[in-house]
Amino acid sequence: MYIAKPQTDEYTKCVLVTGAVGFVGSHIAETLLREEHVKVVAYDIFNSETTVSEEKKENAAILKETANMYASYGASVHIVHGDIRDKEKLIETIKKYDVTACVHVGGMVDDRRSVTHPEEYIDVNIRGTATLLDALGQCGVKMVVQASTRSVFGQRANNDTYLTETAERRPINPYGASKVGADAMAHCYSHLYKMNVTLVRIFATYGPRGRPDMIPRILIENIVNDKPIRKFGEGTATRTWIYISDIVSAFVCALKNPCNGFAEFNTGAPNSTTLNELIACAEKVIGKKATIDHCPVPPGDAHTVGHPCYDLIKDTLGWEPKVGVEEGMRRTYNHYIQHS
Ligand SMILES: O=C(O)[C@H]1O[C@H](OP(=O)(O)OP(=O)(O)OC[C@H]2O[C@@H](n3ccc(=O)[nH]c3=O)[C@H](O)[C@@H]2O)[C@H](O)[C@@H](O)[C@H]1O
Repeated sequence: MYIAKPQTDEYTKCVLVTGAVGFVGSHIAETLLREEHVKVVAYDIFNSETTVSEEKKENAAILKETANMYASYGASVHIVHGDIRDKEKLIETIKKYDVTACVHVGGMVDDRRSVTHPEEYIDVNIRGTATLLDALGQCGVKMVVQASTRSVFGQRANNDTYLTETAERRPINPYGASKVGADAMAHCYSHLYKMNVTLVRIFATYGPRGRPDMIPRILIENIVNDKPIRKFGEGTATRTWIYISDIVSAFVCALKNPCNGFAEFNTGAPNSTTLNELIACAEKVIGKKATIDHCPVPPGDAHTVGHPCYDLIKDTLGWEPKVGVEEGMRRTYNHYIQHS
């Protein structure tokens, strides 16, 4: 059961962020520097298959600039090139910087790609997570917030289903299955080392610096540049898109409110959006029609995914999403225009 301890900065003196130059990780690290003024150790492998390595370098530069801007308040960043499967490097890093907490968002992503590369997902997401948590535990770190995903639930026949934290896990691709394993490791190591480990489960997030394989970014870049959109299926697949700043606030809130032992929270938007609705939304925000290339649905792609029930995080930490899809797509488009 979740019992929040009082808000504390005891654990947030030095936060190790895994995947810190990826999409979600870079936003969390940037917010920790800008708003919490802490020391961030940005740990990342830098050469993931599912993002552009140039963009990772740019994200690292953003973290350095932000740390410089808030240095007088105590913010600092140390960029470390490292793999979460490398226990020696992890232990060396944790000791060197005197890490007090970890936000673990690093790992392999992309549901569809995982179907053709299952071994990478199992190795990084399950073995890597176990290696990281074991290293943290051995070094006496007591506070971890770890990313989970709606992909652990797979899909549901009825889109009206509300998925609570205890909903049945029915992954439909190796990515989702590997994250069920990573979630289980979180519980296991919270028990073994008496660490406070909170899972924050993300239901499809998007925003500036978003991943190139995900549809919100594809829509914006391809419509602007007159490139066709590969639309999988009829466009009736649903997602509850949640804007990145809402996800970041869930992670920061969980970090500042340590659980006693293990906790997990579903986070997400209240309304689901079909692929056709998201395409229409992008067209409205950009003011231009998309060119559609109709494609079959790839294996492992979820259709109706239900809704997250986020009552638990709302009731215990007071977290709620604030940014609707149209506003979020507008902000993402504006950022793209300003930076391209
Ligand atoms: O929440 C997560 O944990 C996961 O979110 C994301 O998965 P999904 O929710 O499936 O988002 P996304 O890929 O944008 O596809 C959305 C819709 O667009 C359709 N889609 C997608 C791409 C494309 O080129 N064409 C297309 O029609 C597609 O058919 C689908 O209907 C991450 O990929 C995953 O790594 C993980 O982070």
